[in-house]
Amino acid sequence: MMEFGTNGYAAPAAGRKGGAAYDVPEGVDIRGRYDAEFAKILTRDALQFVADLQREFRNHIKYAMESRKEAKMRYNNGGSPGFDPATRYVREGEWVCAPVPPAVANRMVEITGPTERKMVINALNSGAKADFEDALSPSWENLIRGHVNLKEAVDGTISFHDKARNRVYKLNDQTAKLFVRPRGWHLPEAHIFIDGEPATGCLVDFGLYFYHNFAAFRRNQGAGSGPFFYLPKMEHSREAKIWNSIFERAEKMAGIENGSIRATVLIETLPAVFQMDEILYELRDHSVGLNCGRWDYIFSYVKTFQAHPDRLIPDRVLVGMNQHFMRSYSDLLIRTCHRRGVHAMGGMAAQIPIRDDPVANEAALELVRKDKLREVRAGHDGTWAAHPGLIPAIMEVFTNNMRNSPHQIHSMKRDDAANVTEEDLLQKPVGVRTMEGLRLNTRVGIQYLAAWLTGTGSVPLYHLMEDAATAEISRVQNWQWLKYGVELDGDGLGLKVNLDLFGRVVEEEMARIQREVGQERFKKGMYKEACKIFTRQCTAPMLDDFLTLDAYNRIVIHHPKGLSKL
Ligand SMILES: CC(=O)SCCNC(=O)CCNC(=O)[C@H](O)C(C)(C)COP(=O)(O)OP(=O)(O)OC[C@H]1O[C@@H](n2cnc3c(N)ncnc32)[C@H](O)[C@@H]1OP(=O)(O)O
Ligand SMILES: O=CC(=O)O
Ligand SMILES: [Mg+2]
Repeated sequence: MMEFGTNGYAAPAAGRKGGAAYDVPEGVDIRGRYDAEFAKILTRDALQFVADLQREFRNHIKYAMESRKEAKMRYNNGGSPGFDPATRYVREGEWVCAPVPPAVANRMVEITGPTERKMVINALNSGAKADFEDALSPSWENLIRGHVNLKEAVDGTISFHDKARNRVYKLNDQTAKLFVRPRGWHLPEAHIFIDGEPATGCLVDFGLYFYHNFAAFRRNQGAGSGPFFYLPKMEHSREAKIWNSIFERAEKMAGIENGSIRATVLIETLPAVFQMDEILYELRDHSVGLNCGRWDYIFSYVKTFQAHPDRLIPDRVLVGMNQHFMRSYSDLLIRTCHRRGVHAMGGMAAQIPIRDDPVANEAALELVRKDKLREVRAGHDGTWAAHPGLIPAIMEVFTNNMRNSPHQIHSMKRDDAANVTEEDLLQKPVGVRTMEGLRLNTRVGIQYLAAWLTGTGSVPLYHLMEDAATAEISRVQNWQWLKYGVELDGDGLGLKVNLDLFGRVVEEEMARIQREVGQERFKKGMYKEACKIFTRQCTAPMLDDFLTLDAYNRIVIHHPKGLSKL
């Protein structure tokens, strides 16, 4: 494993010493392990397409990332995000997005999952979306194997033999429509260098998937349209404009008509909630809606207000859809989408089935049903499930409440939500803070990171789905509580969070993790490494932008090993 900082990537190698190598176009250097299977994805032409995207859009992306930094400085100097007066004409104008393609008119339940082989098959057999983002630890092996899996999935040939259970997995005759979620703009792909710089992660994800699958997708999956995407973590409509230009560029390369590619944007940062019309407007020929990425949204609330001690949040478990700022966000999202003629998708319920305890399982299912009932009654057109075991219950709630219609775009206009104000969207969440909240954040954050470092990006912990977004909440909440020395006012102990207390909590929670996972797994796992990264981030004087940026450096492996010394 080679370690380097985000600004300290080693210079690209001029060549490879012996062994097989990828056939790369001018200016492209592959530093990930060679594999004959991977070479079918990393073809010269596909890499040329990725390099073309990188060259055409890198300056736009750099500008957008600089603009994020400027906005962060404004918020850190006491400012807050809000509606932009300069784009009032977009918000007030009467325009609609291109009509929703019939292939994705009905999206009542979508399952999300990493691009791991068996899960891709299981997901496609039950309602699917494939994730290169927060459900996946973006190691070279996971990413490129994910592309191999998706290509076979779109071709319809994917299979998997589980030898231990002697079970063969294949696609059903009828499968779900596949949406692919590339990584966010901020993440590099450090195994592919273009013109001496690591490639932008999402351009690699999008470019390789699009190049290899657009034709088969339109034949097998999209009924003549597509491919379909989810776009994560945007903060401003200028970022949506870049995606729109990328889509146009890809359509031109493929010789398919403008508006073939369709994407749903996750509204999951606080600044983006003030840009929903503007984002849809930029993508109006390529949009199929917005989605409430509520876990990242909570993370973003803390991050945006990191310098505002008057906006500290309560225990993570208390920040749900009953909080005024969360309800306002969901209501405004529905109103905006329906006014513009596209889907308003609900969020992920974190509960998963509890196999060994029927009572607890029923209680978890009931929480999911309640959440989904709230969503469908509010006007959402569909929602996310984290696990196939939840789909029947969610489907039942949606079908029973959608009046035999595939969506509610025309029937639930939610004009009442036109009155949602900046104040509604920013209102501080209410509730108490407890020692158990601090402990749980720590226990979950460390275990999630340990899994991520060993190649797994979504895990079941304490009967909940945890992925990068939920782990981020744990991290930034600990950071916020430490930074401002908050009082834990919810358990009668009256303790103040400080370095001493946090140090003790980390020690005790590590001991608990060790007991829970067992000595052997603890030794083999990367718990100590995870603890180091998590603790550093929680106690850093300045909040790191992303947990996974720091951790990414630990999973980059360049080949041949020792290349960095060349
Ligand atoms: C905030 C956000 O970004 S949300 C979106 C990102 N997060 C996700 O996508 C999480 C997706 N979910 C998962 O990864 C998993 O469900 C977990 C990690 C939460 C739970 O995993 P496990 O405990 O291993 O699940 P469990 O053992 O109950 O799985 C039972 C079966 O369902 C399958 N399965 C579980 N979740 C999924 C899924 N999301 N997609 C496809 N198949 C799945 C398993 O492969 C397994 O199949 P098998 O019976 O053929 O072996
Ligand atoms: O991506 C989904 C979220 O909730 O975050
Ligand atoms: Mg998210």
